[in-house]
Amino acid sequence: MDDQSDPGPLREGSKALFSFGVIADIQYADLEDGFNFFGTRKRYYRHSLLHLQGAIDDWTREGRVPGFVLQLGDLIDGYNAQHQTSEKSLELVMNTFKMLTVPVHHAWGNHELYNFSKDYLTSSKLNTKYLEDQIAHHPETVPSENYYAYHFVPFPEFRFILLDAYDVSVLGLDTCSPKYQQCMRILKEHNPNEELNSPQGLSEPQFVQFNGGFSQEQLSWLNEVLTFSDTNQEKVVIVSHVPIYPESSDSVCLAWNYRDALSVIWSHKCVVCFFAGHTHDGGYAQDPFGVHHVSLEGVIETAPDSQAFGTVHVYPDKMLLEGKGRVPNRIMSYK
Ligand SMILES: Nc1ccn([C@@H]2O[C@H](COP(=O)(O)OP(=O)(O)OC[C@H](O)CO)[C@@H](O)[C@H]2O)c(=O)n1
Repeated sequence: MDDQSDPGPLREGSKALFSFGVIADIQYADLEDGFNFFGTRKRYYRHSLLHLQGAIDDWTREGRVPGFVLQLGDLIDGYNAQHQTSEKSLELVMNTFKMLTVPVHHAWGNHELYNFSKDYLTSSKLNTKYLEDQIAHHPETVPSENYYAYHFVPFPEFRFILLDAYDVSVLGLDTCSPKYQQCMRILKEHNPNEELNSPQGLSEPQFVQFNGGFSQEQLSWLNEVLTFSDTNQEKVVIVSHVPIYPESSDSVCLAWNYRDALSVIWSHKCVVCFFAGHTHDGGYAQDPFGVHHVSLEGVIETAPDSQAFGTVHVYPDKMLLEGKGRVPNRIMSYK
């Protein structure tokens, strides 16, 4: 991973146009601490809620309130499903978010789909599509109901696009549905392992069950929105639970068809930044087209004496990520 060294304290003379908060992989559960699959990283299931409260305390300080917050997915851990605590944990975490007076945009990750079906999520408080902005007289920029994605403009000429990285996935679907069968076929074509979460021996290790991808329908919609943004000299920030740029992520955590997403993005000049979660160690790289790919460090693997969230200050020529705890500061100039 092209992890640039922390530029140190961020100093900027002029006032930002606007700011927004970012946080990823809270994975709350009312459980004792545990470990990741390999036993190499501790997971702090209960403390993750206190980390969220700490972030919200920071985002509610006078003079520091961002315009909105991006929650990058995996809000509650999959273990809640096994303990029948999914609704209770979701309610607790969503009540914590209520301390914020600004909109929170929720991306959906694999842990949302361990706890809830896509149909349940669509009618839940985790569906923040009602916060979308529509572009008048451009029907091609209206997302379909077949995936969870939308775009919004928090400040003139800055468009944010939230993508559904589990649009093509075996998670959260009725196993009898044609879509499940089709996604399972794709997964098995790329992953012959009996354990479909295992990347062992794969030339494309991202083809595991805990990842997903983007349908052609969603990518065509993305292409239409980016075409509009190019024409109107907008800058675009894309948000997804799953990263798409190999240098910014563990190779096992990339979207199945990350190359397809990159080729759409690289055929436009408007995209400046791509925010993701999922790869809990975090990562960062700028791609050859100048797009900054930030994979945010996950709250769930953050020790109680640290933190993991950030506030992004947006300027006409750059974004400054002001990281807290494990999240490093970054200066991200536009190409
Ligand atoms: N090599 C692996 C890795 C994982 N699994 C199993 O897959 C499921 C999901 O893994 P988990 O680590 O819980 O997923 P997260 O979204 O929390 O984290 C993603 C990255 O790992 C973070 O860097 C789970 O059932 C694992 O046991 C597996 O079988 N083989």
